Amino acid sequence: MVKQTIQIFARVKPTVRKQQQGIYSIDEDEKLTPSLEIILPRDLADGFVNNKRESYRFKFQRIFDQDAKQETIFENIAKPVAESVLAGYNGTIFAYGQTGSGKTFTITGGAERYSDRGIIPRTLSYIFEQLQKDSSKIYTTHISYLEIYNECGYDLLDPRHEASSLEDLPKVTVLEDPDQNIHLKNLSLHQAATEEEALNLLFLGDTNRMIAETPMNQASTRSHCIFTIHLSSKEPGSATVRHAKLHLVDLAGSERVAKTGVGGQLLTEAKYINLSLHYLEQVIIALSEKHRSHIPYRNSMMTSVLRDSLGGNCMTTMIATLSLEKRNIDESISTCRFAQRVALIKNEAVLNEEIDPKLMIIRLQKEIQELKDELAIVTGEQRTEALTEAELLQLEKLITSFLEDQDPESKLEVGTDMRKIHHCFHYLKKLLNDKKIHRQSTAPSENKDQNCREPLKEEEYKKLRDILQQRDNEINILVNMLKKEKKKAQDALHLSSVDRSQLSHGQSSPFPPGNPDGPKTLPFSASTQALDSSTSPYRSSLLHRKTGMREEMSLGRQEAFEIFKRDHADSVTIEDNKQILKQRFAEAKALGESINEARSKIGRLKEEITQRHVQQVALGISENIPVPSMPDQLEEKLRSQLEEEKRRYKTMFARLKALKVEIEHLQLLMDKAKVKLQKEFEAWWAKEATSLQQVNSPAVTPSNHVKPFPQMSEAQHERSQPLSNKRLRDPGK
Ligand SMILES: Nc1ncnc2c1ncn2[C@@H]1O[C@H](COP(=O)(O)OP(=O)(O)OP(=O)(O)O)[C@@H](O)[C@H]1O
Repeated sequence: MVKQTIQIFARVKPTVRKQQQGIYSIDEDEKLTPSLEIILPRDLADGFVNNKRESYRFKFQRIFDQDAKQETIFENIAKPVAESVLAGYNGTIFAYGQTGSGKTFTITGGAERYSDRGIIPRTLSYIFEQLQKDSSKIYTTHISYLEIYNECGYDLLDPRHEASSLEDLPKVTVLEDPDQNIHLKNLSLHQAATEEEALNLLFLGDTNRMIAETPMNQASTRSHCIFTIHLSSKEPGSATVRHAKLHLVDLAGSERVAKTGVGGQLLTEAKYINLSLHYLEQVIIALSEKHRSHIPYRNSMMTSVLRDSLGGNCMTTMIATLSLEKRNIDESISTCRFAQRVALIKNEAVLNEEIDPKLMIIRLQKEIQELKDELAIVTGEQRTEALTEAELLQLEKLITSFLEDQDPESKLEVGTDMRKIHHCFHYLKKLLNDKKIHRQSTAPSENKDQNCREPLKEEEYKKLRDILQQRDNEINILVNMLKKEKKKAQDALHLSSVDRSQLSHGQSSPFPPGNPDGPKTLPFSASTQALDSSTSPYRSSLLHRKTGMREEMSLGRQEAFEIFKRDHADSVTIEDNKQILKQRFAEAKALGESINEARSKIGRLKEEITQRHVQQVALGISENIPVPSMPDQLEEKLRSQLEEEKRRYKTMFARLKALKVEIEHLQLLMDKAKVKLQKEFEAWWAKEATSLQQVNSPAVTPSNHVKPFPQMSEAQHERSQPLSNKRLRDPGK
């Protein structure tokens, strides 16, 4: 609760300086309360000319002289009240003064300049600015605008009326409930979510106020206008709502009837104006007297409406508007006196909190439910009746908002009722399944696979890791095996290179350079070269093309291939053929050498025969004897040797030809065997690789898994018999 007297401020309207000279002075000593001194000119005191100078001093919270800007007025008078309203207290600012003293200018403002905006638009702007800044509460703002004329209330915000006279507007009446709360019937409340909306309402009300002019005087307002901002605030989730009202009141002119100089209808109006203000004064006098129990609020509509603002639950501020000219001295003094009485009124502002009945019902229902649930747990009794449609719907709403809540710590609170807990789980399961089905039907196949694999990932990963470990072991074992075998293979390689070098020697010697009878060509040179695949690029590439073997096989794979070859069922046949080939090569080599010798011998014999014949001819010429028609014995002998040598040569040559065919055939068989071997090796390698890649293959231990090569077959045993017992065979068959 905030106890406070009504704050009073004075504002002097700017007028021609000359008219105000010597009439008033403002004392604004910072230590003392500011005071306004109104000096009564000698010629006017009590309406009589006298020589006694009289002055009246009035204290105010603050006095704003003629040059005070609208902004200064707002900052010092309206802003603190607006802050109280934002905090949840009621507030009222009312302007009191004679006609033309600047009440409307102060409360609403002038229309000429933007800077002339008065308290209402500036307060609206400030309040909405503050509401935007504060996100801790939910605020609701409503506006009402009431005009009271001749004790009748009119709703200035009725949008259906284009009022031509005040009577066209809906009439507002005051109702009082048994708790003495005032209700204004027919006064519309308009929600304003933004400053702009609120300003539009102000504009609408002012337009209606302007159009529905009172008949007495177009230039002055003879009615009271109350612009009210209704502000409600609530913390999210709370059932407690705060209500605060801010009345911004532009009272009618306070001049006395006697001075208006009007009669008839206008006199009636003037009386009413004064009567209304008279009742206001009565209320204020009553409130300022300590022991008065009855306050005559009900005497006028205006005091009824402003009941809270005057001595009640409100922080109230009065602005006394003064037009300090000589002719207005009396009215100014009257206004100041009124203000002094108002300053005595104590108000007690309290926070207007109430529990929203709807929210309260919901809260109580929840509490009852929780208590029922707790009771069920304590007694061990669970409710068995089916949940109602409404309960199911509410649960599903709860689940939806829980799932949508971005806060990771949000809770799904359904109480302890097992029926509800079960329903929540079922509903969540259904949502999950629906989502899965939706994903499967919409996701691309690749993603689908990924999604399927997703839940298995962990388990799968572990399996793969185990298999990888096993494969590592296998590879290690294989590498060791290969290392051991490598030596053997190198030995074999060395042996075969020796054979090759022997063969390459045979290139030049075993085969004759040509038929001694024919042109001196080397008929088998190309073929003999072709016998050594290692030196023949053609054969090598041919072989690679046939086998599909890549020129550059990795070392490990080469080693594996060597072992594969060695343990293959056909390896004996290949080895046998290799040995036969070696023999044939050796035979061909020896034969070649013999053929070479025979060829040389034939050449020598031919030479000797020729020489012998030449000698015989030369001897006959020198001895003048005729050349013998028959060769002599030596020549005969030489010729016989030559023929023999030729026969031997032919035989050897024929054998060499046969050997060549045999060797070519052998090599063909070996090529075929190698192709077959290579293919089988590739197939085996691929199979091994596949088995390594198979993630779901059963765990394989090195001991039962490492059977890399086929076992030796019976045929292999048969073929591994000594070479002499064997015939050449085609391993490809
Ligand atoms: N402080 C001020 N600065 C400039 N102009 C002012 C000021 N106060 C009042 N006026 C001007 O004086 C004229 C009368 O002022 P206003 O209408 O506000 O008086 P009022 O007290 O509301 O009169 P009524 O009781 O007839 O409504 C207006 O034209 C207004 O613009």
